[in-house]
Amino acid sequence: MENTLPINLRRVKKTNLIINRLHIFTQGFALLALIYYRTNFLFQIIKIRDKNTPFLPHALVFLSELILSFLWVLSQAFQWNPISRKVFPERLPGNDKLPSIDVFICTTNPIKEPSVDVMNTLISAMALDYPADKLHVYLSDDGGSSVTFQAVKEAWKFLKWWIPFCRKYEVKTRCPVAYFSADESKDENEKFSSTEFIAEKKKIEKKYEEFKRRILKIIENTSSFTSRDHDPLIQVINDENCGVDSDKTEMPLLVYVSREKRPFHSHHFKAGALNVLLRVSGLISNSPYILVLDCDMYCNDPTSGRQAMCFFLDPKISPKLGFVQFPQKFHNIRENDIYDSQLRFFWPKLEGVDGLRGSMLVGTGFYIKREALYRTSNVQEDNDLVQLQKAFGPSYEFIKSLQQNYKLNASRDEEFSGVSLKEIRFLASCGYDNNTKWGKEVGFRYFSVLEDYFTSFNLHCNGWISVYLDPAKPCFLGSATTNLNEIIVQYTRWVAGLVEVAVSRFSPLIYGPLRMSTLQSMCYANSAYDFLIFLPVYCLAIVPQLCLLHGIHLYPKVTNPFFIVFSFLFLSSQLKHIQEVFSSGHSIRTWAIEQRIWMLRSLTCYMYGTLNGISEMIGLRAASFLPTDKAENDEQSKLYQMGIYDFQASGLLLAPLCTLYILNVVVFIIGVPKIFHIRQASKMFIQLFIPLFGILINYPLFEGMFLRKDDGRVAPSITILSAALCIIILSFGSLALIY
Ligand SMILES: O=c1ccn([C@@H]2O[C@H](COP(=O)(O)OP(=O)(O)O[C@H]3O[C@H](CO)[C@@H](O)[C@H](O)[C@H]3O)[C@@H](O)[C@H]2O)c(=O)[nH]1
Ligand SMILES: [Mn+2]
Repeated sequence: MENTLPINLRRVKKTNLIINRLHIFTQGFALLALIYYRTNFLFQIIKIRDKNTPFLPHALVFLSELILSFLWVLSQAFQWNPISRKVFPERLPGNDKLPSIDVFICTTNPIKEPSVDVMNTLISAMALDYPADKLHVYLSDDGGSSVTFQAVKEAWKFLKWWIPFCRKYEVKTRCPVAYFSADESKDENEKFSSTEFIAEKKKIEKKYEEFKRRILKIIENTSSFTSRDHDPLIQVINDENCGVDSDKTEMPLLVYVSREKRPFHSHHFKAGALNVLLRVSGLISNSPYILVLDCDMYCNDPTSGRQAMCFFLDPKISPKLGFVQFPQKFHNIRENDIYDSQLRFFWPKLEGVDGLRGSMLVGTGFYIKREALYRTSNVQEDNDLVQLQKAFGPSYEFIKSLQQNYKLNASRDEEFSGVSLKEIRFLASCGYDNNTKWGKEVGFRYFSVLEDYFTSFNLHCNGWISVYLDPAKPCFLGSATTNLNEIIVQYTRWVAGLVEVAVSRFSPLIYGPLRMSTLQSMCYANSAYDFLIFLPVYCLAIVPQLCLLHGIHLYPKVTNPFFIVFSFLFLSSQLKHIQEVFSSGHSIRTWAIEQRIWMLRSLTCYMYGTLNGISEMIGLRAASFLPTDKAENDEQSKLYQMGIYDFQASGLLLAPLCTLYILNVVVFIIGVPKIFHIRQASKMFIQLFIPLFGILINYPLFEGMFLRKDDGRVAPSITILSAALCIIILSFGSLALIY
């Protein structure tokens, strides 16, 4: 009976599919009408050489509309076939038949990534509901910090208490900090009401508090120095080196890895760290499946591994299945998510691309097949060793590990033998990648700082498929960036990474369609070319406004039939957005926030990200991956919790926003009476509406500049600078546009 029941189900989201396709056809038709209107109009201007109608502003607005249409067309691939999935882990075969899993956790800086939180991630992974002898956890410490090394040992000691407790009471939240703050004892399970349980929970909570105190003490007594010049350090953590008495508790393997770092050597950031873990684990546990976690994202549902196995063990899809991606969800999001920190708009896209040939990777919270990263299946003994070494590097031991019948060198209980430790350190040395295919065709790819996106693109190009699973109880919960400066810096890094791909030979528009379906490459292209968005947004925030001041009308008047086309396009895209917001369970306020943050990102992140990406490509700037700051700043998180914007961000980031805001306010104030004066209201309706929409949506910026007195307001110096910039645009911009 067991074999006949499916272990996973795939369901097309029919209502969404119908709405989406209707939208595609109506909106597509309206866009064609718009293009017809604009081309016709521009030809007319050229033909009759009408001196009163300047060509440039019309051309700019048309170009903006073309860019927006181009991105819209690409993004419709995400809308074409949205699906959802369900799994039945209880139907999986017994524990003895489950394949083993290696967990990779990356951390890099104990100041920006507080050790207590990183250890919580590590503990939650060690406590996953998976057979202990089939679970191996590797922590990559890119900072090579003594704080982290000592903290891992403390975590091991605490785990000796935590794991038996979780097993005995089948605890559902295995990240201690989340467990002790959520009060799982309210659970209906009768196990949780026994006095024995309550006493034991108290004891464990005390142990946890002690553990935290010890870590804080380590931080106090040790320098948090992160070194860029050190030897590799790889250590299997066990009772002996933690100074605890051995007992019978079955523990998953825990390995601390700090790869070699040297100044002037490019380490390829997180992708480089993951590749070292791939090699090191290849020699130690060599599990066929790997879970990748950022240090800011703990396991919230301990059954994620079993859920993923519902796909990997399904013979219908497993041979081609490269990875199973879970969404990134966050524990620190409030109802009124004023910066759209949770990226609400992004996750439904993955359901869309999952309906094609599978979700993209998003860096963390995914189970991936080791084989997919090696790009090789069944390396046989008779493969040419020289060829293999060219691809995988010189280590013969490692190449042996590619073979399916490879017998592991190190056992979990004993220390490595001298030889294998030497080999493992060699695999973690910084020159190992050189002149091999690591980062190019093997492992996580180095080409872009957005290693998740680019690796994902490569895997799909190589024919792998993937799966997106969004269960009701989130499997992983992260801490989202909730401060304006961090958000802009983070998003700018992502855009830079995308630009690098978009304008390279790997452009998804050219490289993609030859290797994957057209719709799927459209999805990758939509992300890659999204950077273009800053051009139309700047244009539409300046050009129609300046023209309004000079009485140049750029849009059809209210009585013109094409007025309906423009109004329809605006209304239908907003309604579609509202429908998406509602169908993910949010309110109209979320719509307004997303509109606002979209404009903010377009004007800052997309512009600076494009500049960064291009300067990196032409060598003007070194590639960088500045990790986000995960340490809670009380003042800032208080403002976020209260739903108040904190504008204490760098002037470079805020000035464009403030300048354009002031410009739109000025134009609107001057524009309104002007229109009534010359009776142009019907010609200028759209041009008056655009600044009004911008002003209303971004009202918090007005408050920040002119009404607020607290520390979180826009610094007066930035407001003054922006006003000055606004005057410059008003004077020079007008000259440029009209003559
Ligand atoms: O040189 C580095 C830099 C970063 N990291 C780790 O990479 C992870 C992600 O860094 P984070 O600062 O949290 O960046 P985010 O922007 O939040 O990360 C998102 O974007 C990254 C790509 O830019 C993806 O790798 C991540 O999975 C995705 O969550 C963290 O665990 C870091 O410790 C390293 O190991 N080495
Ligand atoms: Mn992060």
